[in-house]
Amino acid sequence: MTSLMAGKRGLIMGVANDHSIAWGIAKAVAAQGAELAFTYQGESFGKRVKPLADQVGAKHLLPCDVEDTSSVDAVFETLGNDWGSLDFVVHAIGFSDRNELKGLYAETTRDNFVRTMVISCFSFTEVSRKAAALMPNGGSLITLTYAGSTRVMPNYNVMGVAKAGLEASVRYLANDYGPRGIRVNAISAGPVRTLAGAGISDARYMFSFQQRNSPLRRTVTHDEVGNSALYLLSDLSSGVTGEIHYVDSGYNIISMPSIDTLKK
Ligand SMILES: NC(=O)c1ccc[n+]([C@@H]2O[C@H](COP(=O)([O-])OP(=O)(O)OC[C@H]3O[C@@H](n4cnc5c(N)ncnc54)[C@H](O)[C@@H]3O)[C@@H](O)[C@H]2O)c1
Ligand SMILES: Cc1c(CN(C)C(=O)CCc2cnc3c(c2)CCC(=O)N3)oc2ccccc12
Repeated sequence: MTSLMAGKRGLIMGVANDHSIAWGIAKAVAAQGAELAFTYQGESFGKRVKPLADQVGAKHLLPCDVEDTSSVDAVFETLGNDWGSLDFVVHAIGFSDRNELKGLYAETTRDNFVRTMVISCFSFTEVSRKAAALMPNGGSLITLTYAGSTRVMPNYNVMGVAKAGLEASVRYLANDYGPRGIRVNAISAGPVRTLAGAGISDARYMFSFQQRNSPLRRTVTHDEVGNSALYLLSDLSSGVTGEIHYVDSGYNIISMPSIDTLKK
């Protein structure tokens, strides 16, 4: 087995269960020798994440709700005290009120707008700042975004605005931390059947549309996202920063679905 991640220590934020995109990433980097720490959002998730963390020999399993800055501080304090430094962080966190992930974007409430931006956008900036302080020898930070940031995906609504901000954050953070050898990138994943991915209206229609109209004529798996994350988290991408890397069966290049799919 090649060990692309031998000797590297990283934090994985956003594993809820074994369908999570973050879990696909954790499996990929653990298989290449990475030493992992996990955060989970609350005790209800903790019970599900524990067996997964054990499966990849995670050294730390820490609670973290990014709406609570002190819980984010506590995570990096623990890792700073115990590990001293970090080589990578995966931020796979996003949330909005599901009642606002349907209907008109224009009817988004101020409260949910702010909350969605804090959890789905600002939290990556805050985590990056705290991680950078533990990366004296450089490192790699990645977050997860979606094409709804730049092209309208019906019902994605305020999450699209948050992802647009997240993608701009990736560029500004890449500029801030590049001189210190810290790279910042995002993976823009196609739809994946996760807790967040499935818990929305018309999810099955959206999946079937992607399967019929993406160049690869299928949706992607969290393992495929994991493999691409391995590239961005390893030294193979040492010359890459500020990038949005699409892992979406190529759907983002399509303007009009091919005729043959329209005839079905
Ligand atoms: N599933 C998809 O189709 C898809 C596609 C592209 C991008 N994404 C993005 O991938 C990331 C991971 O989502 P997923 O699809 O794996 O679903 P998921 O539900 O498995 O993961 C979402 C995670 O966000 C965490 N989270 C939500 N609010 C939080 C908070 N306040 N504090 C800490 N953690 C919090 C949840 O605990 C969960 O672990 C999200 O950013 C999502 O927007 C998902
Ligand atoms: C794809 C796709 C997704 C998956 N994706 C890219 C995401 O980023 C997940 C976004 C999301 C954020 N918050 C919540 C939920 C999903 C459902 C459960 C909940 O309570 N809150 O979500 C959509 C919402 C509408 C339309 C398409 C999609």
